[in-house]
Parts: sequence; structure tokens; C-alpha cells
Amino acid sequence: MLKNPSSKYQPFPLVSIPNRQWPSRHLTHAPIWCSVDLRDGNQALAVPMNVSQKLDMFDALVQCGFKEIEVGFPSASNTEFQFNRRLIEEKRIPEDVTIQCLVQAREDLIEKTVESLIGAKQVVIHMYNSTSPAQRKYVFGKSKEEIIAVAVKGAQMIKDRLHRLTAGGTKVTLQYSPESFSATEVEFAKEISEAVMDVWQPTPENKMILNLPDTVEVAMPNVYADQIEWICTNIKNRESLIISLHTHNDRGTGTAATELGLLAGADRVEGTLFGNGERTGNLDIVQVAMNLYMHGISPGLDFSDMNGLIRMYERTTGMTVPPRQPYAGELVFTAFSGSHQDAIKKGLAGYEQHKSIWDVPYLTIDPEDIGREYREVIRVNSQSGKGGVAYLLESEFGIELPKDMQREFGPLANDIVDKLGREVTAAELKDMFWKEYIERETPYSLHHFHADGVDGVFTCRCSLVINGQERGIAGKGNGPIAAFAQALIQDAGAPAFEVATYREQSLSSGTEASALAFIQIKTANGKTIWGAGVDTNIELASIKAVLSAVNRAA
Ligand SMILES: CC(=O)SCCNC(=O)CCNC(=O)[C@H](O)C(C)(C)COP(=O)(O)OP(=O)(O)OC[C@H]1O[C@@H](n2cnc3c(N)ncnc32)[C@H](O)[C@@H]1OP(=O)(O)O
Ligand SMILES: CC(C)C(=O)C(=O)O
Ligand SMILES: [Mg+2]
Repeated sequence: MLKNPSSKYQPFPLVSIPNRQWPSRHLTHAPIWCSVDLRDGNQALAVPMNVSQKLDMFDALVQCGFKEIEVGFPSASNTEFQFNRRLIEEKRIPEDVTIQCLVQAREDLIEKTVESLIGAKQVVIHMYNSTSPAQRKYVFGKSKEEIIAVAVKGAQMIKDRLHRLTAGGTKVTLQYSPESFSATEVEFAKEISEAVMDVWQPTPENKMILNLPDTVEVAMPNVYADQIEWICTNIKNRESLIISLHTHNDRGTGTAATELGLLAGADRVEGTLFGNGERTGNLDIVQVAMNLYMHGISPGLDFSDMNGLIRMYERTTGMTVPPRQPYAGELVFTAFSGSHQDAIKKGLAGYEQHKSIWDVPYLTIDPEDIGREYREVIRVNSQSGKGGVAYLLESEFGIELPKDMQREFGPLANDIVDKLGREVTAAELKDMFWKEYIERETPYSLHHFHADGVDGVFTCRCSLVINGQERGIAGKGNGPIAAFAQALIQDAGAPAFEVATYREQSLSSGTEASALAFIQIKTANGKTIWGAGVDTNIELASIKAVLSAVNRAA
């Protein structure tokens, strides 16, 4: 039993923000994106990436279209330092891509960071120190003034070393994070950020990035949005700042916090692919980008090969993408349940007709847009209905069951699948269909069939194997099917029936083209039963379909 939490935990204080604007805004364009996979994602791994894994991921991030990539914490280890050197010396950074490096406000670490960046074309130096009451009290044991002094000193140490980079032609953008911003009093976050701004002197032409991290997600996303709007409204010299968001997912609302933070006035978003990162992870940048995409806003990031990206991610980080991860998970476009399958099947058919605004029920985006296949959309288990079964037979094998036959075969298949107690493949469904309809050979099996027509009257002569014994039968009718039906009833002792529905289609598998015929018969007591037959000859396919129905009726 959970204890009463009220004496151990407390509600998060709200930000006083009269006339807040963000709730009535909507997103109209993509933010500046910065991937922090190679730093925040990497520092959260049990086994951090080696240089070649980092290079692999760096290339993939560039491929996705990231123009700002936090490549590491170069003062943390030789691997991190060497990674920067490889990127720079092997000229692996495209002209339009800026690499970013994180560093604490400590001289030796700043020194090493600057050294790691020499020769790069454009860089962001990202300095942080933590500002929340708990960090001030426990981690640093410092007053607010002393914490500001740490930031100011660090900012100055960076400024003093800039010439070492700029002298070689490197363009440097400076970034400051009051770490644990979302747990910090907004007034203090403003004060310390402005103190850093006083050192770095950003201008509208030469902006600095002020990153406001939700280092640990401590409140609801609306509170984070209020904090962002408060800073955007109250900080001095706003036009000289790029306001950046960096959310984590401790309460499971990192995406919401980021989206509301953008409404609140932020310009930039830091996050990682699939949300890898400390604890519950960083913001999943794929989610925010694809959420924009599904509203018709181009995200400026290319996730059209989602499966390739997942393979790269799993190869480099050793992490896996959960099956329900928005947009990327294996099951996110899949419906097992009958009513969803029915709606998706009809919606896809409707969309094929109008090809305008995507409106397929249960699918937020067209899976094809991110390189996913329609074959993964509908999968069949015991929760599935006739629509799903029919969809798989049609999409995988081109078998177009008549609607009324779907009503008959659906429950039969469902029964078998339920007994199996697992998901079945399209091939297994086809097998069930074949066993139920095509391969029925008792009590009657066709040995030979011949029909002739004169003046609209057809005569058929054929031989059947009935309960193991061959017998010749003959009949007349206004077509081969009618003639065969009469022969079956008169000469073979089949109960009386009439043909109620007939449909045929061509079926090609491999190089062989064949015909598939569906026949519905109606027995004397009014029962309707379906049969199906397949043959390279369409007439024979229909005769076999009659026999299939009669056999099933027996
Ligand atoms: C929210 C975030 O993700 S922040 C980024 C966190 N990422 C990482 O830590 C990964 C890389 N880190 C490392 O490799 C190491 O921690 C290093 C190289 C940065 C530092 O290593 P060390 O100095 O050996 O150890 P450690 O990290 O424990 O240092 C803590 C000290 O730094 C101080 N410190 C922590 N953060 C900062 C900061 N941003 N600015 C200045 N000082 C800081 C602490 O107060 C503490 O001081 P103390 O020794 O006087 O108590
Ligand atoms: C270093 C900062 C930006 C960080 O990763 C965080 O606060 O989560
Ligand atoms: Mg972080």
C-alpha cells in the first residue's frame, strides 16, 4: 500500500503569469532543432558509444537534416575529445552543420573543450551550472550570489579563450543553461541568465542561446510553458537570445512540455532520437517533429526511413525502440482488433479514391511517409474480424473475397486463430482458406469434366470420384454450371440446390496465371453456402467451386 504522500511530497508552486498568451497560440513552423544524442543520450548509456559508433550516429543525424548537433562533453574522456578531433581533422562536418559541446563552469574543463574544437568551422560552446534550491543547497553549498558568481566566472573563462578559436576562423555561438531551470525560481533563473548575458554581450546580430532545461520534469507541462513565457516576457534583451528548450520525461510529458514551451515563445528544441537520455529519457525529437508533420507543418527533419534510423540507433546505443513508441514502434500502425481493421480498410480504400487530406481512421499519418509498409498495418489474431482477414488475403495474395463470403470465412478463420492462441500470417490465412474451400474433395471429387453448348443448351458429361468410387454423370442446363448442378443432383445424389451468386477473378502467382471462382449455393431448406475453385481454366474453376460448395454443404 502506498503511504499517504502529503507529508513527504508537495505540489509544485505555480508561476504567477497574468494574461498568459500561450494557450491561445498554435504552432505554425518548425523550431531550430539540436540533437543531443551524442551527449545527453550518450551519458545515459551503461556503455557509452565508442568513436566509431559516434561517427556512425553523427552521419545518420546529418542525414536526418540536423544542423546543430551536440557532439559530446570533450573534457569528460579521451574518447569524447578524440571524437571531436576526428570530426574536425577528417573534415566530416558538413559546411552547414554546427557542432556543440557541453562544459561545466570549470577552468580546466573549459580549456580542454576549447582545445578540442580548434579548426572547426562553426561551434556552439554550451556552459551550464545548476540553479535550483536543492542543487544550490546540497550539491554546491552556495548562496544565490555564489551560484551566480560560478556562472559569471565560467562565462568569462570562455570569453577569454574565444580568440583561440576565432583566430582560426571558427564562428562561435555561446550557449548557457541554468541547469535544473524548471525547478528554479523564475526570478533567479532570469537573474543568473542576465548575469551571463552581461559577460557575453549578445546582440540581435550575434545572439546567444539561452537553454532552459526541464532537467528533471517536476511539474505539469503547462507549468513549464508558464516558466518559458515568463522568461520570454521578462528577460532583458530578448531579441538577442535564442530561447531553447531541453526537456526530460520524468512524468512522461516531455513532448507536451516541449510543444507548450514552443507555444510559449521558444525558438529552439534540444532532444534525442526516440528519447534516449538520462532516467526516463530526453525529449523524443522524432515525436515533436512528426507531430508537426501530421498537422501539415514541414519539420525540416527527414524521418522517411524510420526503420533504417531505428537500426542505426539500436546498433550504436544498444537500446531498443519499444513497440508502442509513437511513430517509430513496431506496433504503432498496426491494428489487430476487428473494428479498427474494418475502419482502416475502408478508410484506406476511401483515401485511394480522393488522394487529398489524409483522413484514414486510426492512422494519424500515412505509414508509407516514413517508409513503413501497409502490410504491417493489419495483423490478424483472435481479436480480428472478417475485414482484417479479407484485407490480408487481398493485399498479400490478391484474393478478393465477396463481401458475403467474408461473413462466412471470417468466423471460421477466427475460430482456428483463437484455438492457435497466437497471431497468424497472411500465408496461414490463405492456407486456412485453401483447406476450407479449395481442397475439399469429399464426398465428391472431380475427375473429368466436359461441357458443350448448342443453341444455348449446355450438356455436361463428367466423372466424379464419390466416396472412393468413380462414377460418370451427365446433365443439361442453360450454361456449364447449371448443367453440372443438374448432373450432381440427378446422377450423383447431391441434395437439391441452386446457384445463388457467382464471382470470378484472375489470380496470378509467380509466372502462373489462374482463375479463382466463388460460388454461393442455396439449398432446398434455404441455407446459403460458399464454395471456391481454382484452375488455369476459368470454366473448370467455376465447376470446382460448385463442387466445393456442395461438399461443404454435405
Ligand atoms: C543535466 C546534465 O546532463 S549535466 C551534464 C552531465 N554530464 C556529465 O556529467 C558527463 C560528463 N562528466 C564527467 O565526465 C565528469 O563529471 C567531469 C569530467 C565533468 C567532472 O569530473 P570530476 O571533477 O572528476 O567529478 P564530478 O563530476 O563528481 O565533479 C563534481 C564537482 O563539480 C562541481 N560541479 C558540478 N557541475 C558544475 C558546473 N556545471 N560548473 C561548475 N562546477 C560544477 C560540483 O559542485 C562538484 O564540486 P566539488 O568537487 O567541489 O564537490
Ligand atoms: C546540461 C543540461 C542542458 C542538461 O542536459 C539538462 O539540464 O538536462
Ligand atoms: Mg539533459
